Amino acid sequence: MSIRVKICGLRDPETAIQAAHFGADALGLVFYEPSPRHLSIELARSIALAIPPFITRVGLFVDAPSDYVQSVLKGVPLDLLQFHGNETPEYCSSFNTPYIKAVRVRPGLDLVKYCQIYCQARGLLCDAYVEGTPGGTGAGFDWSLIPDNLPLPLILSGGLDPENVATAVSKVRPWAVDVSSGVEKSKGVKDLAKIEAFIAGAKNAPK
Ligand SMILES: O=C(O)c1ccccc1NCC(=O)[C@H](O)[C@H](O)COP(=O)(O)O
Repeated sequence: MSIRVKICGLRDPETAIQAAHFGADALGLVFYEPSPRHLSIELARSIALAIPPFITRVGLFVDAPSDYVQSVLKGVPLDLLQFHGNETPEYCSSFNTPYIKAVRVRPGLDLVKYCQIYCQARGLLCDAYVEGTPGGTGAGFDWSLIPDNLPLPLILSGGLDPENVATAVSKVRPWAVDVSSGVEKSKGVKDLAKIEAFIAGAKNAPK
């Protein structure tokens, strides 16, 4: 089975198109104002419309008011929502749009139970826990905290980069990998060479 790759935090149409050409399967657009990757609805719309077909356009939110998510969905063509905060399962299911749920992995957290609670989610994105910052931190975590019998497709993220992604794919065998900081030259600024190397590293990882 070929690994899927999501590149998160795109901020211009040209980089999104390049990432698609390098083989990205999904591209993430951030709607969380404190993030350096936050987009206006207008800019997000121009990026989403530039993305070629058969690539999943993911809108990322952190504990956003429902009205805001609705207004983004009205203005931006999105295929999938990513909820990266403490959203309830009822909230996540209320937008008539498929979603994935992110969780910040910590010792003691029962990930199987978490999947059962978010059973309507299309996948579980496992990210690092960093106090005070919900995501996109560049921090990794101990992959052995992820059980083998996760009931949802696993999207592995947190501190991945072109150097460690092949090891991550070979060791953890996730459904997909997700990256933001590891393919940037500075906070919020993507690096095309790193995006290309990351996708190649993930897709060519030893089986
Ligand atoms: O990207 C952000 O700025 C962000 C802000 C708040 C919540 C989530 C955010 N990103 C979510 C992602 O899907 C990232 O790719 C994931 O957290 C991994 O980030 P990184 O460790 O920087 O690769």
